[in-house]
Order: sequence, then structure tokens, then C-alpha cells
Amino acid sequence: MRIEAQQITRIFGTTRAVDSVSFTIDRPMMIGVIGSSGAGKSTLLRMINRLTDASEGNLYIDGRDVLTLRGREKRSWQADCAMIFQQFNLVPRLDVVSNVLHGLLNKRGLASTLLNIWSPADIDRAVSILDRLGIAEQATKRAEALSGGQQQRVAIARALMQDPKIILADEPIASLDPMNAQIVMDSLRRIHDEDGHTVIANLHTLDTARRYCDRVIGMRKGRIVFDGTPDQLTTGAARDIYGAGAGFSEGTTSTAIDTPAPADLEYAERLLAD
Ligand SMILES: Nc1ncnc2c1ncn2[C@@H]1O[C@H](COP(=O)(O)OP(=O)(O)OP(=O)(O)O)[C@@H](O)[C@H]1O
Repeated sequence: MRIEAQQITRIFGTTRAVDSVSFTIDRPMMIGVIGSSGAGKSTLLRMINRLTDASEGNLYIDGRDVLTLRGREKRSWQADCAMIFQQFNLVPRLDVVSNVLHGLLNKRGLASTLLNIWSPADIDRAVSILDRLGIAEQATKRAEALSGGQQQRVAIARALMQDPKIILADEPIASLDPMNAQIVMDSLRRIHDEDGHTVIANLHTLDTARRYCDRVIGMRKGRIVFDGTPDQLTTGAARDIYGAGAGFSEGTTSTAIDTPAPADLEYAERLLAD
């Protein structure tokens, strides 16, 4: 899949949250997007997925501009473009396997959703995806009973259930302890390696971007100020991305937040409402 962003821009009031961003992805890659809080990382992912409309620009996916899609075609693109969020966005009271089956909602009609009708083949597939992520034994538990790391793996399973062409992850490990963060990043990397999906992840630490990604995009004030390999991401380059002075320390690049972002809640509501 070839992805070509041409001068994508999103303006909120007087803020150019994303300002004339262009990049091309011409083979499946794992890409990390880094930058300080407010740099425009979430807005960029949300424009790709069409959760937020762009103010200007084009996003060609295999030659088709997905920013202009409406109605059924827009939903079809959203089904191809799975999102994973910092706060997991599972339905807490539902069991794990039902949460994974919700990945099909982007592809299914309302009736089967309301009646909770899933074919045995769908259920088998959901369990085998959970198995792949090492959490099949949790399938019948309520999502809320799982640890954060397990919940994020359920969210990844839900994303895989929709058989996406691309996976977008918005700060997928920002709420997790280091061990669970590693398990989740290992899972995303393995999915990329095995399935050949492009994964674009907003990440709040440089070492994670360096360790897991083939390419790193650095954003500052809505613009791309770095686009290169992890090797090219020197401390000097990081200082430019984060706009820090000589006292810059790589350990202080965290932009983790503790409260669920409105984007997360909106996504969960959309999954339930569709
Ligand atoms: N719905 C909105 N309405 C108004 N302004 C917004 C909205 N969403 C984002 N912004 C603004 O756009 C800019 C970029 O925000 P964005 O959330 O994309 O940055 P980010 O790099 O993802 O930051 P963080 O790491 O804190 O999530 C910020 O100035 C933010 O306040």
C-alpha cells in the first residue's frame, strides 16, 4: 500500500495543529511519530483515519484521496484503518471476546450488532487472534477485569479483527508500566513483521521509537521537522524536535497524560453507535 500525504493541514481557530505535512510511505513500515505535547501528533493520526476532517491537503492511499470520501466510502476506509488508543477503549462490562468482535462493527450492519449475533466462524477467529496475542485464556472475562497491558492487547486484537490495511496507534503504551509497554510494542512489531501492515504509532519516548520503528517522524508546532531512520535520530535531532535547550535530557520527553482523551471516548461511542 502506498500512502502519500500532501500538505495536510488542520486549523482549529487560530491554531495550525497540523501545518502542511507531507510524507510518502511506499512500503509497509513501522513508523514512530514523536514530538512534544501539542505538536499535532494525534490530530495527524485522526485526519488519516477521518475522525478529524482536514482543513487542506490530500492523502492518497494507492492513488485515491481518502480525505474527500463521504458516507459508505468513508466508513469503508475507516474499516481499513484501525485505531488503537492510549486508554484502550474497550467496553468494560463486556467479555473480552465480544470486545474483539466489535472490530467487525466497521464492516457489519447494525442488526447483527444490536442482536449480538456473531457466527461461530467469527468467534473462532476472535479467539485465534487472542491466542496469537497470548491472551486467549482471558476470552470469557470481562474486559474491566484485565490488566492495562492485557486490555491493550485486546484492543490490538479488535483492530486485527477488522482486517485492516493500516494500524494507527495513538500513544499505545503511555498508560502502561515498562513491562507491559514492552509486551504491547513487541505485539505491534510482530504484527507488522508477520502481516506486513504499516503501523504508525505516536510515541512519547525516544527510546521506544528508536527500538521498534523503521522510520521516525518528528513533529514540532504542527510541522514535520525530522523524518529519518532511528540511527539518524541523534540527541541533537531530538533537541530540535522537542525545541529544548542545552539542558535537554532524553528522559524528559514524556507527553503521557492520565485522563482519557476526548478522541478515545468518541471512538468508543462510534463503535457502539454504528
Ligand atoms: N478539537 C480541538 N479543538 C481545538 N484545538 C485542538 C483540538 N484538537 C487539538 N487541538 C490543538 O491542536 C494542537 C495539536 O494537538 P494534538 O492533540 O494533535 O497534539 P499532540 O502532539 O498529539 O499532543 P499530546 O501529545 O499532548 O497528545 C494543540 O494546540 C491542541 O490544543
